[in-house]
Amino acid sequence: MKFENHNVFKKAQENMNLNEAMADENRWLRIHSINKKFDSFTALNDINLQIKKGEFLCLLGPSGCGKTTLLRIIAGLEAQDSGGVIMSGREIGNLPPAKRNYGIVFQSYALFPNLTVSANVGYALKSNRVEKAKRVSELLDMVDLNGTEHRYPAQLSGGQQQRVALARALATSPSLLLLDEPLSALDAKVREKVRQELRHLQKKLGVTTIMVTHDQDEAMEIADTIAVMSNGRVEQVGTPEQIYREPASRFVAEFVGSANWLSAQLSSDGKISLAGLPQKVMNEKALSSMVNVESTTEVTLFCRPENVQIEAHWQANSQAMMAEVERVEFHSGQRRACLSLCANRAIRILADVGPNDAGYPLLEVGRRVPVTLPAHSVRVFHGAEK
Ligand SMILES: Nc1ncnc2c1ncn2[C@@H]1O[C@H](COP(=O)(O)OP(=O)(O)OP(=O)(O)O)[C@@H](O)[C@H]1O
Repeated sequence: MKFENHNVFKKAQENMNLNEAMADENRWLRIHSINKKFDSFTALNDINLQIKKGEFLCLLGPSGCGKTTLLRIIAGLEAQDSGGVIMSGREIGNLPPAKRNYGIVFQSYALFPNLTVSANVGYALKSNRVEKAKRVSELLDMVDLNGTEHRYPAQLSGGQQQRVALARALATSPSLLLLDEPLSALDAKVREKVRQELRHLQKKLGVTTIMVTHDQDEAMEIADTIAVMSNGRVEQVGTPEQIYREPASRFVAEFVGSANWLSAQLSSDGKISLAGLPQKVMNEKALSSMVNVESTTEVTLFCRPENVQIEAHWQANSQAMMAEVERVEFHSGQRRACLSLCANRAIRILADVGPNDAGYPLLEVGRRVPVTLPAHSVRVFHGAEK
């Protein structure tokens, strides 16, 4: 009996250790309650984030929202007023930069112009000459820059210089890679290529990465997780798909992708109508806090153009609304139609329709078509459309 108890205890302990280890992996880097003011201006307001080991996190937001300040605080290049940074269970928020074990890449590359590519990449390596040369060659191989060892930064293209900066940041095999708008100085084509290479390399090395960007497409393509920031706060943390499909606030919905914003009414009994036509929404729970039992409330419906459905046929018992096609444009293999609701011509809806969708052949200017806003893709926000 005693022996059995011992085994049960041991098993429970093992499970507990496993759970703890998993919890630790899930919050390998913890940013807790970071606040930062520049004089009386609040640049960061109570920032809390958890980053998994090996995760690629993008800090996304408009200019001035505090992304770079947060990255610099994590790097120890700026001091927070309060709060801290815990890496793998250890508080590093007050350590000098050199003790924090990260590599960093800046927008401006920040290469030493008077040093060769090799010397730039090997700059932080403390090993002997032979080992250093071996490691530099390995790193240049990794970023596909073999053969450029003896060149100077000015003799390289922007994309190549940024790859040198990346190799230099990874030279000491840091646990954390910090990237401050590393691609924004590159032209569109090179940028896309380097973006894919960066993503590939990050996954291959499994290095936990935080990248600052104001480019939503870039964040969507490259990140495992996006933290959307606005005015020194984190508005939402989620996968690219969550951020896109289930924006937590109007700010997030507007910042990421294009959308329809439609003025609608919420009646005192909790029903939504658009131009008098009943609608269903995905975030129904939010309705209870918006209902005014004494009168109708103005609300705004949000729906992405690719979720708007053009039906092939009108069905009397459906939720479809009749709309007239006002304009059709051809866009990345799809048709983008601007539709005006027959029940209220001032309400216009954008619909992106692919060639395999039933409504595709119906999209001719002047034609009337049945349109549905599927409940699973419509979110309601408080207040009238601006
Ligand atoms: N050293 C400083 N002294 C005073 N104000 C600062 C300082 N550094 C940043 N700020 C201010 O803090 C705010 C946040 O700046 P930050 O550089 O973090 O924004 P950002 O989101 O990275 O913007 P961008 O994308 O334009 O770089 C800005 O309003 C900026 O002017």
